[in-house]
Amino acid sequence: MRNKIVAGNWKMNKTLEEGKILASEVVNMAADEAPSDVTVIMGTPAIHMDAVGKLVKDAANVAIAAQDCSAHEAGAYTGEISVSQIKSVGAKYVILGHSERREYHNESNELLAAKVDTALAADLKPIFCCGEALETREQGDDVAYKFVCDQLTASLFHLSAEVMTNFIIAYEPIWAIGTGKTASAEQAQLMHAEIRKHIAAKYGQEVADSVSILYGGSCKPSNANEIFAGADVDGGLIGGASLASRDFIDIVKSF
Ligand SMILES: O=C(CO)COP(=O)(O)O
Repeated sequence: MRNKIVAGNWKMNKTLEEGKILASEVVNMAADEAPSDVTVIMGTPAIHMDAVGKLVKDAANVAIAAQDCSAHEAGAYTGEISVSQIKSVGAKYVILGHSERREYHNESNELLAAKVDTALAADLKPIFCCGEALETREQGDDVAYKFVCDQLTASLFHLSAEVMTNFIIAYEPIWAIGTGKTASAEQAQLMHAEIRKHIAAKYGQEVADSVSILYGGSCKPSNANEIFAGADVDGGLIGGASLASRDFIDIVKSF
């Protein structure tokens, strides 16, 4: 059975003090309310990870993620953060390939393949993001499916079947991020099914069935239940709604 995951991506929000309050609330609420089969992840700003890592250390079902990592292991890379630094503050996951990193930091499929390898070598689990822009979607659903599958081929398909087993992918249509415009539950499910089919064609059905595919893009308590009902939707990557503990935990409870 696949892992169910709800991950928050705080992006560049919250001061350290605000972040610690939010994280404490999430840990407490998750202990009382989160279904036991859902992994809750908080993708915090790098500067918060040490403090938030300590807050989640004893939580059975809450973990932290970095929002990016360097493709390099260590050395003279000013401003970059290495996988061993991320591991050293207790993070188990790293969000890679978010459309904002692709767009504003020119991250290519090739660079992301290198980051995936660096993360995996350090035993850090990638949450690998993919998704199409509005202009791609407007060219038709099949064009969007191909665009997303090509992103996955380019950055992930050098991996072995063993590594791909239980991998985590997040589908985030760019036109739905922070816009209030969600993909419909049907649009999300159709894309997730295409992604799984694409993985199955390369790695076989058993591996494809083990991959958790999360949806991200204006996911909130009022629509999470419908979106998560999709047979190939295994959770969410949540931006804005992960900044309020009540909303975030209500999404966690939406399976
Ligand atoms: O980009 C996202 C998560 O990584 C989605 O952001 P929103 O939930 O704010 O649309």
